[in-house]
Amino acid sequence: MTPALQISDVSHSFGPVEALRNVSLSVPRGGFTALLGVNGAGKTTLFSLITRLYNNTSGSIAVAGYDLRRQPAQALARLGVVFQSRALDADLTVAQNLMYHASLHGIPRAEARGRIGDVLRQVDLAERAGDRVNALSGGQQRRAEIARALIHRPDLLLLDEATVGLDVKSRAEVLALTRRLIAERGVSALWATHILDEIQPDDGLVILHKGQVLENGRAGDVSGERGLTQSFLDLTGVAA
Ligand SMILES: Nc1ncnc2c1ncn2[C@@H]1O[C@H](COP(=O)(O)OP(=O)(O)OP(=O)(O)O)[C@@H](O)[C@H]1O
Repeated sequence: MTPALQISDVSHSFGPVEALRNVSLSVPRGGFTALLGVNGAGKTTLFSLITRLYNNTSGSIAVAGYDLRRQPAQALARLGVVFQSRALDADLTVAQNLMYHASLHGIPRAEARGRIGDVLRQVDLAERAGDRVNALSGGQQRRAEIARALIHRPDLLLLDEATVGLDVKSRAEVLALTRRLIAERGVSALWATHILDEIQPDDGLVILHKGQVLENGRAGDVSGERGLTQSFLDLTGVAA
């Protein structure tokens, strides 16, 4: 089956700073893949290229088989993104935000109403549809961001450090929700993180370090006998 995301030989520099060098990786359909790297590894730069925030001029990026340069509209339509920074308008209600994003995707209002009910139930926010975003807790806001990213029914969710700034309970809820969405909606997730505890042996794993992919495989196979923490330290040479 065509991978949810296929990246081949992508590089990106900011002037003299080489943020990504010859990055190749594959995210299979219907699974959870962690993009693991310390601060500055290049995770956000990679997401910015996949979402076309930055123009990619090297190698190739394909979302659900659609090449980002040749078929950008189709590729972007298959993609849902949860950014590090907030994408929702804090002064609007959750439902108003989702209606706005549905309209950006050209979804008719009547259909959007049904979809909003559906995604809010799935992220356990059905009761909060009429509340303003700034009345929600940090964890609820993250879940509303995920609902926004799902409204156009993408194949692949990109989540950039989705648990940053959340307390332990909310972190666990957002992670569990993402895993549940994969099981229930058949969506794939690329989960950028620097937190090793968020990764399970059966997850896909991409280790990005100083702009280069050091590993791309099943997490349990990458960690082997040494465990994930020791393997990560051995591979990257980062101090514990
Ligand atoms: N707009 C920019 N201008 C110049 N350099 C940049 C810019 N954005 C990122 N960089 C550099 O590119 C490298 C990769 O940064 P990037 O933000 O992609 O890493 P990251 O893994 O997402 O880190 P973090 O977890 O801190 O967000 C770093 O060396 C960073 O300083």
